[in-house]
Amino acid sequence: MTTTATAAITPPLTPSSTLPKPLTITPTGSALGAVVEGIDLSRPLSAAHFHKLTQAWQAHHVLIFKGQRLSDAQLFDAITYFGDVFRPPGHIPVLATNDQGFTPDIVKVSNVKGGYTGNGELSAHVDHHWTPRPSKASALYARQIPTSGGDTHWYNLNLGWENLSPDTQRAIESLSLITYNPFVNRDASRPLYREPNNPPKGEAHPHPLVTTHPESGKRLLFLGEATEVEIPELDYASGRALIEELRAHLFTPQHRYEHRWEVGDVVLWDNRATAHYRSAFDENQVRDMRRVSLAGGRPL
Ligand SMILES: O=C(O)CCC(=O)C(=O)O
Ligand SMILES: [Fe+2]
Repeated sequence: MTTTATAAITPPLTPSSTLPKPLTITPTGSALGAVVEGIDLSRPLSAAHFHKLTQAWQAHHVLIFKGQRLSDAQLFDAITYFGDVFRPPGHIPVLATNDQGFTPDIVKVSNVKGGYTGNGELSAHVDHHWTPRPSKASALYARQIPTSGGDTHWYNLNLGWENLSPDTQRAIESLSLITYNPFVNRDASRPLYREPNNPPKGEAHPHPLVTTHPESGKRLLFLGEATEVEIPELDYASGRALIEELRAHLFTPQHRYEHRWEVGDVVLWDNRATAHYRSAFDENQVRDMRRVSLAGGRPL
C-alpha cells in the first residue's frame, strides 16, 4: 500500500496580509477607555469575541473600535448586540433623520443638512439623565471629522466615586438627585442648581446620587456637569454647595479620557458609568457622526 505524501494535504499558504487580525484590547492609559482592534463590526460577532468585549467594556466603560466602514444598518446591527435600541420618550424631541431614513433609532449627529448638534453636549452629561430610565449606552460612528476640535471626552464616574474621601462617601451615599430636562429648560440664564422660587419645567425623576452598576456592581457618582439639578433631601444652600463641590471634584482631567476622532472610529460608551462632552469646532468644517443609543433600566 502506498502512503500519501504529506505535502499533498498541506493547505495552500495564505498571504499573511489577508489573515484576520487577532482581537486586541488596549487600555488608553487614561482614566478610562480601551482601544479595540481586530473586530469588523460589519460582520456578525462570535460568542467568544462578544464575551471578551463585554468584559472589557465593564472594566474600561468606553470601547474604541478602530477602522470601521459601516452603513447605518450595519452600525445599528453591531451596537444592538449590546442591548435593545433606546426609543426616546415623548418629551425628548426626535432629533434628525439620517440619509437612509432610520430615525430616531439612528441619529445623525452632524452639522450638515438634516443633522443635529446642540450646545447641550458642550458640557459633561449623562444621556437622558432626566428620564425615568436613562439609556444604558450609546455609540457614535465618525464618518467625517473637522481638522481640529470636535473631540469627545468621557469621565469615569466610578473613579470619581472611589476618589472621594470616606467621609464624603458616607455623607452622600443615600441622597438622591433630580436632573431637570435641558430640552424644556433651554434658557441660558437658568441656574445649575434649582432655586426655590424658580421652578424648572418638566417632570422630575429622582435617581440615587450614588448608583450601583447593575452588571459590574461598581459604585458610581451619577452626576452631570451643567444641567439644572436638585438634591431633594437637602435645603437649597447645602444642596447647592454639595453639588458644586462634587462637580469640582469629578470633572477634572484625572478622571477623563479625551478622544481625538479618526474617520472609521466607533466609540461605545456605558452611560451608567460615564459622563461625556464634545469640544467646540469650526462650524465651517463638516463633522458627521451617527449615533445609536441603547435602552436602560432604572438606576439602582
Ligand atoms: O458629538 C459628540 O461627540 C457627542 C454628542 C453627544 O453628547 C451624544 O451623542 O450623546
Ligand atoms: Fe451625549
